[in-house]
Amino acid sequence: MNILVINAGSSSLKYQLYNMKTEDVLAKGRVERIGMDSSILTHEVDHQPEVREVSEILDHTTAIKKVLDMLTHKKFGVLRNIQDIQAVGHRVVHGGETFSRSVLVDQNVKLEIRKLFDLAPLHNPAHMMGIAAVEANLPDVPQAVVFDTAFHQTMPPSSFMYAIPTVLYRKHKIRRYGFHGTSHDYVSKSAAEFLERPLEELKLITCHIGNGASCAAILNGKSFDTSMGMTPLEGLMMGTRSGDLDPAVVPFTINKEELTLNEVNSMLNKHSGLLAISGISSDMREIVESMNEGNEKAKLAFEMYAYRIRKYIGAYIAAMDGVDAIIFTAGVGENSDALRKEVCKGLTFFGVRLEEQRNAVRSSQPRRITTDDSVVSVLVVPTNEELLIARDTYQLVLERPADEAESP
Ligand SMILES: Nc1ncnc2c1ncn2[C@@H]1O[C@H](COP(=O)(O)OP(=O)(O)O)[C@@H](O)[C@H]1O
Ligand SMILES: CC(=O)OP(=O)(O)O
Ligand SMILES: [Mg+2]
Repeated sequence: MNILVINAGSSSLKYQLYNMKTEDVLAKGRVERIGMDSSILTHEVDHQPEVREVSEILDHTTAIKKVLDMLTHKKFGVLRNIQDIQAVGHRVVHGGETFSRSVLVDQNVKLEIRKLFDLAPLHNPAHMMGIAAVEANLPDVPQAVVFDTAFHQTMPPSSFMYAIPTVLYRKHKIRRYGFHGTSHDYVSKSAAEFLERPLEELKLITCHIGNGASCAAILNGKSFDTSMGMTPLEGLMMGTRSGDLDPAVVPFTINKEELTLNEVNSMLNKHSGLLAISGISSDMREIVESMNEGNEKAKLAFEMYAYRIRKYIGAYIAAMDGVDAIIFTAGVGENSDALRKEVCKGLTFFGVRLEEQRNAVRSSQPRRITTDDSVVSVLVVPTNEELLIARDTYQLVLERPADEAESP
């Protein structure tokens, strides 16, 4: 079975085509600048150079059409025709309290995702456009949705409630949801396999440090707490997001700077984090480079970023009354040995002993970066959100009742 995995954003759409028999990625790519004057489609087939096509792609339906054209292209394609795609899996950022697992798309699921637009105004409407675009282009193909929030639905109320009037939870479902669940789920399972121990017996702290970043405390295989909140703004300092701050900063800034709520929201989401403190970039590679050249602002940004991760690790050790392993994953977590070293240097009290040479190794495999006698293991485990989406989609399609399978 071939499964197309889609991560639709408001102006972009990333895709990967899987052959589920082998779990090989047959092709992958992205469409950027949807709805703008010159959109770019970048397409990559295993070991082949990238194909870039610039044209006008006004909406998601056209974007999907272009992707399907590329997948069946005479020269760059990998499929004979689009009927060779048997299912589509979508990443959906917010599933609220409605979804604690992945589901097949039907009218009711679409309605529920729509109800959650308020909780994720930047993400969920874009995902719905992706679902509608697939319906328009592949009307007979079953679709599944895999939620970033689902894995965290096991958190107890003491982790997910905010200490504000409970009427706000009852009326508007204001609470911590947490995100990157697909990744926290995937790497915690991978880590247990690597450690050759049952996941149900482990206390793990997973640090998904990419463009967006979050930590999770995973107790006996279940999410117990996580740093992102009602939206992906809370918690760690990120590329362009502030992470935790005193909520009083918001009204104060609005008054002093005569800004609107929308402007402050945009400031906290798009103009804060590494970018704001360094004044250089939101990209950790550039921060480390500038820091090594002696740039003090880059150094401060780097130190703040690492310090926040270390504080969350400390908090989650207390939350779980111990930890067996700490896991780094995603773009920064997998690739920046400098960041991992900075985080771990404050964890010696807990028995973390980093092994510098192991930390410097580059590999796409899970690996240990602490000494053999370190009380707590620190691992680098590459994440693969798309593969988990493909696996969930595959499972759901296989489990479909026969009558539904005939007429999706
Ligand atoms: N070698 C590296 N060293 C440090 N940071 C890196 C390196 N490679 C990638 N990154 C960081 O990874 C980030 C992207 O992470 P990723 O998990 O791909 O994010 P997302 O999926 O949210 O776009 C980039 O912003 C970049 O800062
Ligand atoms: C939820 C979230 O922050 O996602 P991303 O890391 O893709 O921005
Ligand atoms: Mg990501």
